[in-house]
Amino acid sequence: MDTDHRPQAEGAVLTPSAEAPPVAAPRIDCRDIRVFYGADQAIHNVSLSFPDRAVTALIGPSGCGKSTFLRCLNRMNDTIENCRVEGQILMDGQDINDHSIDPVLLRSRVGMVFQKPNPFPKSIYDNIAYGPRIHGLASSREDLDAIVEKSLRRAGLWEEVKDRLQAPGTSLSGGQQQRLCIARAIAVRPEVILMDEPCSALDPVATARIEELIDELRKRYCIVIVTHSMQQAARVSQRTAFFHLGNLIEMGETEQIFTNPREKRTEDYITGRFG
Ligand SMILES: Nc1ncnc2c1ncn2[C@@H]1O[C@H](COP(=O)(O)OP(=O)(O)OP(=O)(O)O)[C@@H](O)[C@H]1O
Repeated sequence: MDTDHRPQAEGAVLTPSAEAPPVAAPRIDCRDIRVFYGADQAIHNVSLSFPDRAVTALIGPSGCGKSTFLRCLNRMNDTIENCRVEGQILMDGQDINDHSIDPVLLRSRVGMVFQKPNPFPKSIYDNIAYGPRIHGLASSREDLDAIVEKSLRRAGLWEEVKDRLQAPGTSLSGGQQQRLCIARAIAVRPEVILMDEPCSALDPVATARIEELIDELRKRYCIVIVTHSMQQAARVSQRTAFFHLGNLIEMGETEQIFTNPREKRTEDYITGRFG
C-alpha cells in the first residue's frame, strides 16, 4: 500500500504551493463525462475544467478512475477496445471527440507522459526529432536541430546529453529517460501535458528533478498529473481534484483541499484513513 499520505512530510523538495489558482479561461473544459468499459461504468458524470499555466492534480484511491479520466483528455481511451466515453470535452470551444478531429493531431496538442519512461528505440536526437518530422514542424535540418535543443533545454536535459545525442535514448538513466519523454512531448508544441504517475518508477532524487521540471513547465503549459502521492500533489499542483469510485468528490485549490477539505471522504483520504 502507498503510505505516502501526508502533504507536509519531512524531506519535501518544494513547499506546498500557496498560490491562488489562475483565473484564466479553462484550456480544457469537461462536461458531464461518463466512461464505460463494456457494461461497467468507470466515470460518473464528471465535470471539471483545467486552466492554462497551472498544474492540476488528480488524486484518489486505486481504481477510482484517475487514469481513465486522464486518458479522456487526449482520446487515449479510443485505443481501448471496449471503452466508451460520453459527454463533452471542449478545447478552445471545440469538442475533441468530434468526428472532424484527428486524434493524432490532438495528441500532439495534448501530450502525454506515462508511468514508466518509454523512449523510442532510437537515438536521443531522434526521440525528440520524430514528432516534429511527422508533423512537418521543421523546414530544414537547422530548424530540427534547434527544436531538439530547445526541447531538451526545456526538459532540463540538454547539459547532460548534448555530447551524446546519437546515443540510444534507452542508454539514459530512468530519470533522464523520463525527462527525455517530457522533451519529446514538448517538441511538438503541445498546449497541454498529461502525466500519469510520472515519478512512480523513479528514485527520490530523480523524482525531485521531475517535480522541479513540472514547476518550471507550468509557466507555459496546462498540466494535469495523476499521482498516488499526497506529498507530490501538494508540492507540484495549484489545484487538486479528488476522485472516489468514479465520482469527482471535490475540486479546489490544493492548499484548501489539503488543509480544509469540504467533504468528509476527502479528509479521510488525505489523512490516510483509506486508500
Ligand atoms: N482496460 C480496461 N478494461 C476494463 N476495465 C478497466 C480498464 N481499465 C480500467 N478499468 C477499470 O476502471 C476503473 C478505473 O480504473 P483506473 O485505472 O482509471 O483507476 P485509477 O484511479 O487510475 O487506478 P490506479 O490508481 O490503481 O492506477 C477500475 O475499476 C478498473 O478496473
